[in-house]
Formats: sequence, structure tokens, C-alpha cells
Amino acid sequence: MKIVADDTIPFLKGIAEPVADVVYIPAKGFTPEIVKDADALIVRSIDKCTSDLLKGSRVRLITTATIGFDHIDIHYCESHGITWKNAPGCNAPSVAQYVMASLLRIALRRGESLQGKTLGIIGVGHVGKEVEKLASLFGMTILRNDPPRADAEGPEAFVSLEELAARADIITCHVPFTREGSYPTWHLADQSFFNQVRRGCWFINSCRGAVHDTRALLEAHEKGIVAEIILDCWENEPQISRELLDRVSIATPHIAGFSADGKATATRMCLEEIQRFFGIHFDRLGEVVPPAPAHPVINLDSFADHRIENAFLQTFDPLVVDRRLREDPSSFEWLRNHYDHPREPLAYRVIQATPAEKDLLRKIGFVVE
Ligand SMILES: NC(=O)c1ccc[n+]([C@@H]2O[C@H](COP(=O)([O-])OP(=O)(O)OC[C@H]3O[C@@H](n4cnc5c(N)ncnc54)[C@H](O)[C@@H]3O)[C@@H](O)[C@H]2O)c1
Ligand SMILES: O=C(O)[C@H](O)[C@H](O)COP(=O)(O)O
Repeated sequence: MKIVADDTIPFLKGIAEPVADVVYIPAKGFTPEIVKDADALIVRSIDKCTSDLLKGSRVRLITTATIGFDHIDIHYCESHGITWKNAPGCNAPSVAQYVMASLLRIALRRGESLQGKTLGIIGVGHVGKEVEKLASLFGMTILRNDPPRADAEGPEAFVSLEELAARADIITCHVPFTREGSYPTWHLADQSFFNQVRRGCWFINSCRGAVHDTRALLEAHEKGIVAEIILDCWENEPQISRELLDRVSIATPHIAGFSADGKATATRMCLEEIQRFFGIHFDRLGEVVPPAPAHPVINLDSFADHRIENAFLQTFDPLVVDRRLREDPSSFEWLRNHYDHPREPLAYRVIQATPAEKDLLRKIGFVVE
């Protein structure tokens, strides 16, 4: 069998080769010619799987090493006998790590505590739930907005978008990008949304760029309605708005889901789908594991204050990639393809913690002596 895979997907090379003929294609390099005799594709969010690519090919399975699947024309696939599989939840803890680290950075800069602030989560699926878990551990109050879940489960645990906008100090979006259906998310955060938010609120988009309206967000910031913007996902990536970049507090090139843990899980999930679909077995699947961090021990006594916050930021600091993006915004795609994937807290052992700190650190996911 033949697999065509994006060559920027980490931890993939060598695993399927004993069983399949694997051809690696540079990111965005998929063409009808290249995929026409492939049985399966392994793609990323930047590899558009449209009818133009797939027409006349023998592709039977598309696996994407991502949670989002808005780069796949699922209607075309479903009507042409092509099965598609995403990797649900693969990098959800990574996005939560990103959101929390970004909030901690801003809170530390402002000399404020996150404790007691209200976080409004729009979209409470795999990612939103992980964000809720972490934010609660840092003492935040949570408001959830998720109309599809409210319809299915009952409204008790959820609030309307209007209520969330009016009550939240910080708003974070974790919805899929959709233009159709009962609750489309295209430009969900538009001018009328920002007109309803609390003055001085913080806004985060780490789901898909077009979930916010760039013009409306710029205007809301200009007027002081939104005080802090954290953006990982931008409209028109990789050609991002420089005007918006100048107004954003933390600006990153769509890397929120890029922990090494998340990337390894995504690769493993794609290979598992191929195994199941074609009834084959990859003996080397167990080798798809992220490498240990360079400095796996965090000593809390090395921090003068904010010991837990600083331990968390030692696992991932969004300001590192923020600086690199600002130096050269045209390197957006390059930064994504040459990223130093961080490990999540579970890869770190924390020492010198007090009993109270130990309890919290364990709940966050650290290994504690
Ligand atoms: N920046 C990144 O690196 C990164 C990483 C992972 C995921 N993502 C994005 O985040 C999205 C969410 O991921 P997930 O794993 O939580 O997906 P999910 O499908 O598990 O959850 C999405 C939730 O959003 C809800 N929802 C749908 N439409 C809504 C609306 N209009 N208003 C409010 N809620 C709505 C759904 O009911 C669901 O509960 C993905 O689709 C992907 O686009 C980005
Ligand atoms: O949907 C997702 O899982 C994320 O947006 C993911 O981080 C995208 O990563 P990419 O496929 O572009 O490497």
C-alpha cells in the first residue's frame, strides 16, 4: 500500500515503512499527480484536501494529525467513498497549556492575580474542558458557552453568548471553524459581540482565525473595550494583519497545539486509523514518543516569588515565539515548520515544593517528589 504524508509531521518517519511505501511531501506540496496512486494520506491543517486534489485519485483514507478538519472537504469525501479521520483531543492539553501560560504572562506583567477572575469559555469540547480544568486550578471562575452541548445536555451548565460577554473578565474561544449549521462560528466574535463585552476584557483566539473579525477586534482594542489580546490563530494565515499584530499582547504563529506530546499523540492516532482501516500492523508504533525535555527537573527554590506560575512558564513560555514572530511576521509558516516543540508539565519533576504546593502541582500535571 502507498501512504503520502506531509514531511513536517513529527515522529512519523520510519514507523510505517516496514509495511507501506511512504512518500513524504513538503508542507503544502500535495498535488493531484502526487496523490493519485496513494491509498492513504497523512496531512496537516495547511494541506487542503479538496475535490481538486482528490478527483480521480485512488485515495480511500485521509488522516489528519489535527483536531480541526476544516481543511478537508468532508462533503466531497463522504460522497466519493473517501473515509476521513481527524485526531480528536490529540493536542487539547497543549492548547490549555498555551492559554494558561499566556494568561499567567499577562497577569504577571500587570501585577494582577488570575485568582477570582471570570473566564468565559466559548466552545467547551476537548480543548475547552482542559482549559476549564487548568483555569479552575489557578482559582478562576468559569462561564461556559456551548449551544450544541446545551441543546444536547440541557442548559443548566451553560450561559448564552450575551451573558458570557457581559460577565467575563477574560474570553477564550475553542470552537471549530464552521460556516454552516445551527451555530456557525465564522466571525462569531464580530462588532456586535465586542459591543457587549465588559470594558477592559481580555480576548483569546487559539482555535481558528476567522472565528474573530479582524476589523472588529482592532476597533474594540482601539476603543479600549478589549484591553489585552492573545492571538494564536489569525485571519488569512500566514499573511497576518500587521496592524493587529501591533495591538496584540501575545502573538504566536498557530502553535498552541504544538507540544511534543500533542504532536506525538496526533501521529500515533493517524497511524492507528490506518492500521484499523487497512487491517495492517505497525510494529514500531510504540516508538512514537516525545523526547524528554533538556532540563526535566524544576527547582521551586530557584524562583524568588510566584513559584507555581514560574514553574508552569518553565515548561512553555509564549513570549519566546512571540518575539520571533514580531521580528519577522513573514516567517509565520517557517516558525511553524521549525518549531521547538515544548513538553507538557507531566514531563517535569518539581522539587522543593511545600505540601500545599505539591497538591496543586500534582493536579496541574507535574510529577512531584
Ligand atoms: N491553535 C491550535 O493549535 C489548535 C489546536 C487544537 C484545536 N484547535 C481548534 O480548536 C477547535 C476546538 O477543538 P476541540 O478539540 O475542543 O473540538 P471539539 O469538537 O471537541 O469541541 C468544540 C466544541 O465547540 C462547540 N461549539 C460548536 N459551535 C459552537 C458555537 N457556535 N458556539 C459555542 N460552542 C460551539 C461544540 O459543541 C463542541 O463542544 C478545533 O476545531 C480546532 O479548530 C486549534
Ligand atoms: O486543529 C488542530 O489540531 C490545530 O490547529 C493544529 O495545531 C494544527 O497544526 P498543523 O496541522 O498546522 O501542524
